[in-house]
Amino acid sequence: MKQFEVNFDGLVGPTHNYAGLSFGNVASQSNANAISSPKQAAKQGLAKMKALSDMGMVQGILAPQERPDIATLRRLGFSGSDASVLEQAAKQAREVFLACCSASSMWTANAATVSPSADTADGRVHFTPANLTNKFHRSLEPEVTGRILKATFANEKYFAHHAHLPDNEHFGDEGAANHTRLCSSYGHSGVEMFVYGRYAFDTSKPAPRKYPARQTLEACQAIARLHGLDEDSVVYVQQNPDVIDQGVFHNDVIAVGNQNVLFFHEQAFYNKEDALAETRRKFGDSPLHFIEVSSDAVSVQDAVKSYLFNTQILTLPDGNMTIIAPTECQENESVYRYLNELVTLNTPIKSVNYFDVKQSMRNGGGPACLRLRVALDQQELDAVNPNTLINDAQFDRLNRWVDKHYRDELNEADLRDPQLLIESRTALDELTQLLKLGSVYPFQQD
Ligand SMILES: NCCC[C@H](NC(=O)CCC(=O)O)C(=O)O
Repeated sequence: MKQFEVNFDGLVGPTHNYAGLSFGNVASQSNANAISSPKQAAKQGLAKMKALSDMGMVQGILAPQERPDIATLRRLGFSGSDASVLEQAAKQAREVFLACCSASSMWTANAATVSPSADTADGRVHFTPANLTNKFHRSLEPEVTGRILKATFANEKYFAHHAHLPDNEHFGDEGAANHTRLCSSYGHSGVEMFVYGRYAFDTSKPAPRKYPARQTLEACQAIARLHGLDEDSVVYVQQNPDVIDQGVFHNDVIAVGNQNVLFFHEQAFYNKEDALAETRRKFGDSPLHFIEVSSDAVSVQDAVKSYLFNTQILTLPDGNMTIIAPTECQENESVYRYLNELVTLNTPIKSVNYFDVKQSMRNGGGPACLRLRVALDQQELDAVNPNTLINDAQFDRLNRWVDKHYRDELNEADLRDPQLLIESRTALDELTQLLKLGSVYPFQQD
């Protein structure tokens, strides 16, 4: 049976803005209060999706969330009309208000962890939404993310949906941004690599000192249990605490894998030799390529600036791999030099394609952050809600939808505008019809 790896990209929501909400994420912090363009952001994302679909990839889309999040603001004690909830929150609790306006669900690498059917005990594709407990604005996402995933992957025969892990830092979980699956082909059982930043219950273990480690080992273990993974096919690897302190807030800022390729920076992992040896042993006899980038070739700082590792590695229909990189990688001298050399080496990666996703990059989200990978066989693909898959017609409809509803510019004052809330809800209501998702948003359930 044919096998696919489908990328489900997050559609950027109408309130995309720069609020400096992510301590430890250098781009988010340094662009706080910059003026954003939701329209441009959504279009940059759609253009990447269309380009991948034109390369012969199956490309999906995940709907954004309802923001401003009035339901959360009410839960926190703001009351009256929706407009008055917004106004009071903006006046009395600016940080809370900004967190409730974030379009951060666009980074669907953090939507969930996904285990393909070839790896799971019951032969279904398993999804666990990430609880994202480390950042308040992101912790608002998992419930609606779960609903959107259920509406996208609706058939219980093929898809199993779990609740997100307990909402507590002990089980801090950031989803696929800290999870890579290595395999010889998408349909064969693979090795699932879980990367954690710290231990929840043992404070004697190494941990970063400056910036938070968002993911715990205990969260990774819980996901592996929920998904029914075989321990012989799972590796738990600790992220190097020193690189977290240099701005590597997720593993996908310093490592990325696809099929039998793991592409990573020399300093990515703590106890690297053991981790790689265990991965090789569990992977078995077929060829496995470790492409390790030395600090001499590319510094951690340049990796963080350019997002060299927040790239997508795709297997094209002709069997060759290509890298989908942000244009920041072209603009960084050492990274550009490295990528030009990489395609001449004897690895499966033969080309690089650059994309302008600057609106997302300014908040610390590169091409890899913008997508959730779901490996599917033909029957499973046929069971996916077809309206969430990109083809020329759906691409045109979504572009027109963005043109109709999105603003060209947003600043903090605009977020207080009750009209933006109305625009956002009107847009999302129409989107749920375009994608045939049903009523997934709180405002649709009142
Ligand atoms: N995988 C990429 C995630 C980027 C995301 N940025 C943000 O939420 C920034 C939002 C702001 O600062 O407005 C984060 O840090 O989780």
